[in-house]
Amino acid sequence: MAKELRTEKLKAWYGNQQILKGIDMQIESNAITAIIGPSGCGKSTFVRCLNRMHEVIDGTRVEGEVWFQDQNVYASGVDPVEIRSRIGMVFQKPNPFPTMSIYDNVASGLKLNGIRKKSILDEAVEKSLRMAAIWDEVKDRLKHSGMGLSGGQQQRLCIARALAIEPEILLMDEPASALDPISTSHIEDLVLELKKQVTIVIVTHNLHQAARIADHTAFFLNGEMIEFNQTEHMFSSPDDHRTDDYISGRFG
Ligand SMILES: Nc1ncnc2c1ncn2[C@@H]1O[C@H](COP(=O)(O)OP(=O)(O)OP(=O)(O)O)[C@@H](O)[C@H]1O
Repeated sequence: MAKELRTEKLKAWYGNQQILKGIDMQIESNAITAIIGPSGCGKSTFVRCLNRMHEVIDGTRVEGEVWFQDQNVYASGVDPVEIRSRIGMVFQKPNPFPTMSIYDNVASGLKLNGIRKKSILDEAVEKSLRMAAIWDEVKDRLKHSGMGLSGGQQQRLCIARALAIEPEILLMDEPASALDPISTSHIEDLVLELKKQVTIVIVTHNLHQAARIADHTAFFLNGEMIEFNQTEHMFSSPDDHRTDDYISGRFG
């Protein structure tokens, strides 16, 4: 299987507190990889290290390697801004740019990259909104504020915004945890559809969600990766007793 992203002995700190204790993981292309584990085990920190978002917080440190195809994203001379445009991110709480229209939210990244031609922007905005399965709901109000949308629509708008700059990988940090069950199911359908075009890494608290959508699942505990397996295998007969305890609700 093609490996898009690989971490080697990845360690991360906030100040003196070590959060990740040496994670080795291989993430397959055009697949969904879920990260599960109890609160505080380092799931968000891990995904934020993949696209160099961890370092935007003062006092943080990373050791080890993240290989994106044949490039170590932590090598000297690598531009973190370029990495973040190729490895996009969607956060837990929908965060449309509040002063911008729906259209401008999606076009913003392209405009930052210097694209000005209206026909190109129009096409990219429509394509991204379609990919995020929200085009039909917003096509008649593209000039309205994104803040007027429901939570689930806002999250799909944020996914469209992330997709507009055509990332190769999309990191999703609990993208549905602030949403109701119907919006959650829209997001899950969307993620399943998107994996044809983008490699997806998704952090989730929701074990059923991981079981429903992920091809592979990683179980984290106290900053270590206890198990990484095919999702079906992990949820039916996990190799490690700690995974078994977690997925059967004995802790966490
Ligand atoms: N900005 C920060 N400054 C200091 N410590 C932090 C910061 N963000 C997270 N931490 C600490 O790092 C540890 C791991 O946090 P992280 O958010 O990666 O865990 P998580 O598994 O994603 O948790 P959750 O499921 O609750 O979101 C926790 O102990 C948390 O308190």
